[in-house]
Amino acid sequence: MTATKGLEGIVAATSSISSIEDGVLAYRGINIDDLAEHASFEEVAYLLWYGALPTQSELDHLQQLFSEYATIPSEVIDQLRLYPKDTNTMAALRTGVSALALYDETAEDISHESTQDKAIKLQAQLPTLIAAFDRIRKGLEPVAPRKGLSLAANFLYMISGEEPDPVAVKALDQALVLHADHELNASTFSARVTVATLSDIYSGVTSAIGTLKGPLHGGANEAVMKMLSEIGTLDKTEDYIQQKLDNKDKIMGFGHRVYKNGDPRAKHLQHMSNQLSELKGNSTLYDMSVKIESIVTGQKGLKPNVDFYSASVYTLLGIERDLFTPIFAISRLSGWSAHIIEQLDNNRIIRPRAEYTGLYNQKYIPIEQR
Ligand SMILES: CC(=O)SCCNC(=O)CCNC(=O)[C@H](O)C(C)(C)COP(=O)(O)OP(=O)(O)OC[C@H]1O[C@@H](n2cnc3c(N)ncnc32)[C@H](O)[C@@H]1OP(=O)(O)O
Ligand SMILES: O=C([O-])CC(=O)C(=O)O
Repeated sequence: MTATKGLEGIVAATSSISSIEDGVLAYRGINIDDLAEHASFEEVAYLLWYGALPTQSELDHLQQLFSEYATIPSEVIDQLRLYPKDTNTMAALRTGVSALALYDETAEDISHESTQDKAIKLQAQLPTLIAAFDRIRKGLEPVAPRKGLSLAANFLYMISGEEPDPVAVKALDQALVLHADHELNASTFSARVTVATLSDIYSGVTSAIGTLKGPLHGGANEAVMKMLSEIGTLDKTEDYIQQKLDNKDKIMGFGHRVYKNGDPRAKHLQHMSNQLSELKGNSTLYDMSVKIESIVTGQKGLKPNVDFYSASVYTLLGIERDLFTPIFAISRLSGWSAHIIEQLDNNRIIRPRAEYTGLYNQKYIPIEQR
């Protein structure tokens, strides 16, 4: 038995949800470029869950369910008040989602219908949970979700308490579309491993949130913004990046396990970053990002991934850095839950082997002789 480090190139599941072939990403066979241009996040969630784009009445029904389900139990809000105000937002989200299960009497039901219903419920509740924690940690009261708003609009409304700017809503909605699913990425794999023991969707999503949190995966968008803030100005960019490269440090937001010729989502985020910079009349972050890309791609051949330009996009939308990865989670929940349903519908426990590299034939030594 020989292990493949990081499971590179190992095909570990069959799935009909999203594909990455020849550098092209498609959800249910529809190219991401098409979806990014035309679809709303609600349409994409429907597509991932049910396998086809919704008709207008199916979309209206889903939006109605999102509105109905968006409130979170008061017991969970009370718990959020007890979390340390400076705790990591992904840690708060991980605990909060786990807590939601305690107040859902259907939590243990892993049937297809109930899991699908809980996927919709969780999708509606996640923005409310994150926005509520964000406000509580700032000493503000949570803002209740408003019926009739899209998921992106509602999230922006609940964090600020103000009418969201249509430009910001459109940009966030497009970012949600772009992050919704990505084949067998680490967090989705984690969700599938968890439910493959016949555990429930809350457990699967809690595992996935813990996996997305790390800076080699979803946490990279926050790490990119930390780097941009550390650099500060365009004139300091080259020296900073060169020093990192000379030290053999990783440049966050670059490289990808699957895409070696570039992540097809990055160009959309770059375009958004450029447009928002022009709109705000401040192109510092965008110019720094373009400079970093030219150095890193020029010297290492590494291309930006989905996390690189999303950092400047979210900042230009006025969103704080430590909400970037939770926003990724809001979007990816649609993919996680589609994969959880697919796994449970055709389940076998996921249990690979390990190549043993330890000692053999060791004897037990009594404690007094060690
Ligand atoms: C939503 C997402 O999860 S997208 C990914 C987000 N993560 C990041 O942006 C973090 C930075 N990037 C990385 O750490 C990696 O590129 C990963 C985790 C995305 C992929 O990891 P792997 O598939 O194991 O990397 P891979 O084997 O292709 O790396 C090849 C070489 O490029 C180097 N490399 C890869 N990414 C980077 C980077 N961002 N900066 C500098 N060097 C890098 C590796 O160190 C390795 O060098 P070596 O051959 O001298 O050891
Ligand atoms: O697929 C991966 O390894 C990481 C990624 O880009 C994603 O999850 O969107």
